[in-house]
Amino acid sequence: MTDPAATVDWDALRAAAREAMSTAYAPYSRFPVGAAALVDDGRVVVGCNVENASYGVGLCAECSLIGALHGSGGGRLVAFACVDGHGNALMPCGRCRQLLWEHGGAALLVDTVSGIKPMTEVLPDAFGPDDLLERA
Ligand SMILES: O=c1ccn([C@H]2C[C@H](O)[C@@H](CO)O2)c(=O)[nH]1
Ligand SMILES: [Zn+2]
Repeated sequence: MTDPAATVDWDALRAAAREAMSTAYAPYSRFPVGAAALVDDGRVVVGCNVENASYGVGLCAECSLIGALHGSGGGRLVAFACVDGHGNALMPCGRCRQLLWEHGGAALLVDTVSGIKPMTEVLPDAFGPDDLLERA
């Protein structure tokens, strides 16, 4: 069987994340972040962190990426990459792992600091949409 990670152009995804990082608004942390994801219809959506003078309401790059996903037609995330200001892979924070789970689920592949991993390893035993279904 073909390895799903092998069909993804990870270099292109990382490049899109780096470009998105250059649009970050991070005057408070001075820690720009860019994110990019491949959608199941082949398009690529991106996001950057957008901070706020009220520090706690700043948005992670993943948040604006999810907004871009839905603003451009929705779909399921297939592959995800996130980079810091040096262009190096960055792990999504806990809240963003939950966001990614919602829109990509178990099969979403993530470019982590220790290789490409499925979301089941990035967010083990996740709570998700299925947990809201009625149980017998
Ligand atoms: O996965 C992450 C982790 C951090 N940040 C942002 C939030 C904040 O603006 C800055 C420093 O935490 O980095 C992201 O955008 N995504
Ligand atoms: Zn986050």
